[in-house]
Amino acid sequence: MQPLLRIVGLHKSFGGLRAVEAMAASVRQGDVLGLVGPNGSGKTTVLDLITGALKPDQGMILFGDRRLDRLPPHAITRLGIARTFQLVRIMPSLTIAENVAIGAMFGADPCSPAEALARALPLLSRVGLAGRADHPAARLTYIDQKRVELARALAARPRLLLLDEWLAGLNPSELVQGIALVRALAEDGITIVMVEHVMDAIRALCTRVLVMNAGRAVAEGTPEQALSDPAVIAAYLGEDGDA
Ligand SMILES: Nc1ncnc2c1ncn2[C@@H]1O[C@H](COP(=O)(O)OP(=O)(O)OP(=O)(O)O)[C@@H](O)[C@H]1O
Repeated sequence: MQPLLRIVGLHKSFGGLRAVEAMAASVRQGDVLGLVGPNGSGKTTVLDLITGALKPDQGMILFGDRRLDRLPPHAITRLGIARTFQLVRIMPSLTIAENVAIGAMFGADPCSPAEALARALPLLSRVGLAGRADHPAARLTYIDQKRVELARALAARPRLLLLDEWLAGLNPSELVQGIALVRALAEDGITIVMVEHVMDAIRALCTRVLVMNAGRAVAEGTPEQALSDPAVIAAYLGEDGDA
């Protein structure tokens, strides 16, 4: 079966810094792929390249048979790719529901503002914000802002959801709920790529794990295989991950 997402020979430098180098990856429909690796290893840059926020210096990103690396971000969203951000990006002057509605208006199945607000409501329940649709987004806690971002991404009706450390900073009971929520999204048929440092979540959720170090993919496999790979252990201990 053709992969849903295929990354081939991807390179991205910032000045002299090689943030992503010769990266290759395949994500199958139904995968929950964990993208892990030490700080600065290029994980967020890969998400930025998939979503069109950055353009690669070389390489190709295919979504089904569509080439993404030549498309602007809004066209990529329309194709069915949505994301959350490591540093949350909500619109503080809008209500919670309006923030989420924006995802519906500009997503894979665009609709009117009125319909978008109606679509937002069940998503607020899903992420744990039921009854708070009209609250100003500006006053939300950090965790609740993350919930808004996830609901906004889901409102875009993605086939591929990219989560950038969505579980980071949750307390233990929130983490249990967060893991259950991500699992439910996967069971609904959304393919997921998650950048995450919370290894319990990676083990609980991921069908596959891809480990990056210094811009390169250094290991791939089931969570058990990938996280026990000597190159991965070396990368996390700060040694030469290419060894
Ligand atoms: N816009 C940018 N301009 C210059 N350098 C950048 C830019 N974005 C990322 N970098 C650098 O590229 C490298 C990879 O960064 P990236 O954010 O992709 O890593 P990461 O694996 O997501 O890290 P973390 O786990 O800390 O979020 C880092 O050295 C980072 O400082």
